[in-house]
Amino acid sequence: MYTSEKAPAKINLTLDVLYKRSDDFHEVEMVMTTVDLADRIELYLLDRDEIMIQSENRFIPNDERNLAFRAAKLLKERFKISAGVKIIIEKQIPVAAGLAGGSSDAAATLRGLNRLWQLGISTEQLAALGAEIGSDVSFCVYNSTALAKGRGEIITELPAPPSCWVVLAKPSQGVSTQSVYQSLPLDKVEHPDTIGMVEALKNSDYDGICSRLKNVLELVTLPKHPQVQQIKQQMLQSGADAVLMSGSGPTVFGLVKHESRAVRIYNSLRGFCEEVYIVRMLGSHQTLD
Ligand SMILES: C[C@](O)(CO)[C@H](O)COP(=O)(O)OP(=O)(O)OC[C@H]1O[C@@H](n2ccc(N)nc2=O)[C@H](O)[C@@H]1O
Ligand SMILES: Nc1ncnc2c1ncn2[C@@H]1O[C@H](COP(=O)(O)OP(=O)(O)OP(=O)(O)O)[C@@H](O)[C@H]1O
Repeated sequence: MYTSEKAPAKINLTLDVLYKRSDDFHEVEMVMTTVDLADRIELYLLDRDEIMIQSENRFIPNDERNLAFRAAKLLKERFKISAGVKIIIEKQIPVAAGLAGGSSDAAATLRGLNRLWQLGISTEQLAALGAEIGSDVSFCVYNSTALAKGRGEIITELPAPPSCWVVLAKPSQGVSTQSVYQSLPLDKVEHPDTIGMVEALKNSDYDGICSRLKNVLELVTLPKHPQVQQIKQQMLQSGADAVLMSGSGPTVFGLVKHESRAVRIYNSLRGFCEEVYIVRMLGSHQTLD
């Protein structure tokens, strides 16, 4: 028996950090959505009691360190499943990019195994399980547009942004999420207008969304990685309506209404940035196929 799931990348439309908590995480408020750059997860039932990971991507681990492995292990233990599973990960999302690739693979594994092992778990329960794997996994379980609070696991779904094009550009350096959070000077943070962003989504107000893009983690990543700022400037000069770094970085995204403009930005970035993608915004429960 076999099933497959798509695991889309996320982008942060806002990312605010409120304070440092006693558990070493930060209290956040983030508006996030999904784009149609996606990994593909294939799940094959095994008779023997084993979790196997296969991927041709040499940057991701194929053992317990893989977040998809952890998702399968968590379900197996919690629901006392004796069968095993082979997980094949076709990676499209750049690794350590701020696009939640690993979290989305874990979430897709939870959704897929819920079906394959016929567990009947609700989306809310799956998202709660996801939070045990990582802060972004709950959002990725919903696979839509949402406000995320707490350390990222308290999810309120929102309407999808109006249809537009997204240009993604990833500088060659990877970024450690943990060190970005640890280096954030909390007294210097200028907070995003999270409530305004939520309203803009509810009103399908493209200009309102563009004017409110803000990520406080840029305060740490931009000075450390000058290429991130260069890409932002290049995207704006080439006609992006708005640009922002996603997550802890270093990937930058630019929003545009028309495909021709997206192509112009793409062409202007080729040459000084190796990984550039033109994708569509996804959103609430849109299918990826
Ligand atoms: C930057 C974002 O991707 C934005 O969506 C997330 O906040 C990070 O989500 P993630 O990569 O799933 O994060 P986790 O794997 O749970 O945590 C990695 C590390 O980031 C830091 N971390 C993460 C989330 C959070 N709310 N506060 C934190 O301080 C912690 O040091 C933690 O050890
Ligand atoms: N299935 C997976 N796909 C990608 N990376 C994985 C996976 N499982 C574990 N990892 C590890 O997780 C680390 C971060 O990878 P990931 O691509 O999820 O980062 P990210 O996009 O910055 O995440 P986030 O936006 O949630 O902070 C990498 O060092 C990688 O080795």
